[in-house]
Amino acid sequence: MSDIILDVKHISYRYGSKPVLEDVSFQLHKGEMMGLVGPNGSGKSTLLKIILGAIPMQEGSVEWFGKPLRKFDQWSRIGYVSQKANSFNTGFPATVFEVVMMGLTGKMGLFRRPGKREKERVQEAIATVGMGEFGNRNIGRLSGGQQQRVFIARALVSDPDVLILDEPTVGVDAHSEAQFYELLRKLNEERHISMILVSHDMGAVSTKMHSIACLNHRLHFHGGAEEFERMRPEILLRSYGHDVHVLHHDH
Ligand SMILES: Nc1ncnc2c1ncn2[C@@H]1O[C@H](COP(=O)(O)OP(=O)(O)OP(=O)(O)O)[C@@H](O)[C@H]1O
Repeated sequence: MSDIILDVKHISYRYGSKPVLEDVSFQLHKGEMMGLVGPNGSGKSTLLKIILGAIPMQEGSVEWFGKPLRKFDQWSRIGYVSQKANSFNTGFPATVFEVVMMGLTGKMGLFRRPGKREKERVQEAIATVGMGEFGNRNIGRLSGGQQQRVFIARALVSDPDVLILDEPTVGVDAHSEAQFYELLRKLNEERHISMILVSHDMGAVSTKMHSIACLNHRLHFHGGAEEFERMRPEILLRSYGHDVHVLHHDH
């Protein structure tokens, strides 16, 4: 059996007459943690929307687990975590348990009441992200980093093979960010969950992810994280047009 989870081929996309993606191709393999980096407006969100089927494809093809997108229906195999840190205010009327339970509604149907097994799965997902004591806490009363872990739990509850994380550490403090990457590493090592993580933070992704895709309308680099780190000045020059982000540390 092939170990290709996601196969993206020759995707081009334009909003009206404005080209946003040009001939983007890459594959995600089982167990791979891929960082998707690129400047503002480079097309990262558009690419995610296409591969998640949220906007119709114009050119190219996407296959999930060997199935073309239009025939693919096993969406519970894919967990999506959007950029939501600090998005709930203190008055938001849902507990951690209820928010994580929402991750099962796709599987259960909206109106069925959760049974014992489903409740156990929710508890287990909450425990996996280290939030076991907070099940009854109002989500709005948690820190940004804690909320982010709850969103991971919501994505994990349907037992996905792959997680797609859109700028997950925006607005969380350095300590929570370190804990967050540690959680991703654990999920990858212990459950073999593959990941695509969209981030502006090249330093973090190049040390935490296995591979890097560098997008600026086109894919300017896709390869191993070590190679990315070695070639970073050259890749940035190629993809950003100038190397403003390059810092040299001699120590
Ligand atoms: N619905 C839309 N209609 C028209 N143009 C759009 C639409 N959505 C995005 N764009 C434009 O397409 C380009 C790519 O946007 P996209 O959100 O995919 O980039 P991004 O890399 O995710 O950016 P950021 O890092 O700022 O979130 C931008 O110039 C954006 O203004």
